[in-house]
Amino acid sequence: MTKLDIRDLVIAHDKKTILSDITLTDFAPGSVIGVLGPNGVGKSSFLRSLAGLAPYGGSIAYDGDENRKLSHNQRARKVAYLPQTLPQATNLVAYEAVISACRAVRHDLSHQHVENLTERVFDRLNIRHIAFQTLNRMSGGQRQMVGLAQIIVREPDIMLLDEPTSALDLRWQLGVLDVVRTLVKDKQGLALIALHDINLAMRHCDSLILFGEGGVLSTGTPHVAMTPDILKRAYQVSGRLEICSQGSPFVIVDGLHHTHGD
Ligand SMILES: Nc1ncnc2c1ncn2[C@@H]1O[C@H](COP(=O)(O)OP(=O)(O)OP(=O)(O)O)[C@@H](O)[C@H]1O
Repeated sequence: MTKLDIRDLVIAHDKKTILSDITLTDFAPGSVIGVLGPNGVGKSSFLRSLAGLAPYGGSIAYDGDENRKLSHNQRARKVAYLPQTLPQATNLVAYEAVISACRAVRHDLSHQHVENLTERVFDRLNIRHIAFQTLNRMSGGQRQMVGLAQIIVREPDIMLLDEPTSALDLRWQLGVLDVVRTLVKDKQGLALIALHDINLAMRHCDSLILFGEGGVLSTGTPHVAMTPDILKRAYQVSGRLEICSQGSPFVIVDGLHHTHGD
């Protein structure tokens, strides 16, 4: 289990501040956290800073150690990041791609152990049927599943997933989020997942971080963090929060919110 503490975080590109004043310290172990907000607000930049791939001001600490001071290997043992882009369509077969991703980080494990973990992840994600297919002969969704397998096989405490379900149909979206949830619970780790599908996030995340222009608009359980007012402020849409027959909140969007003449 790794503890994450974010204090007074500032993220900027080319001297232009994108997000500032972000303090988030109560990440409950074992939880899946949805990172939401409109296009260009800074969700990817936020995850990239957490992954140690982009500079930041303020502090991001893993188990009390400042992220920017960790070596690549120290960080890679705790944290795994899945970028928004799909894995390259190379002529590697999926099995090799996943084994290499694990070996690159888990120098501590024997070849046999890495192979066992790899077998397990193909079963977990239900993708055994593409294990010996080359990436350049896969669909976008299949490549996205391989990208996820490359992360999950490393058994990180913290997963940073940037729109991991963008190329997946409904069944695979649910499958992926179920696997992530189970792993996070078993390890008492964390998953921070940038998502555009608000209802998918409301249904599958324990809590949300909702970014608006310049910073955090709201945080908390989906029930608390997402309100009609927040929808308006974050996305400029009018919408309602309803409760489904199984008791989960969901959003119905009625239309664009027009500020004039309201
Ligand atoms: N490498 C970069 N250099 C300069 N500006 C950048 C860079 N990466 C992102 N930006 C800018 O930072 C802002 C935030 O981008 P980011 O990709 O983090 O947003 P996002 O919330 O993930 O967007 P989306 O939902 O569209 O994926 C945008 O205005 C973008 O143009």
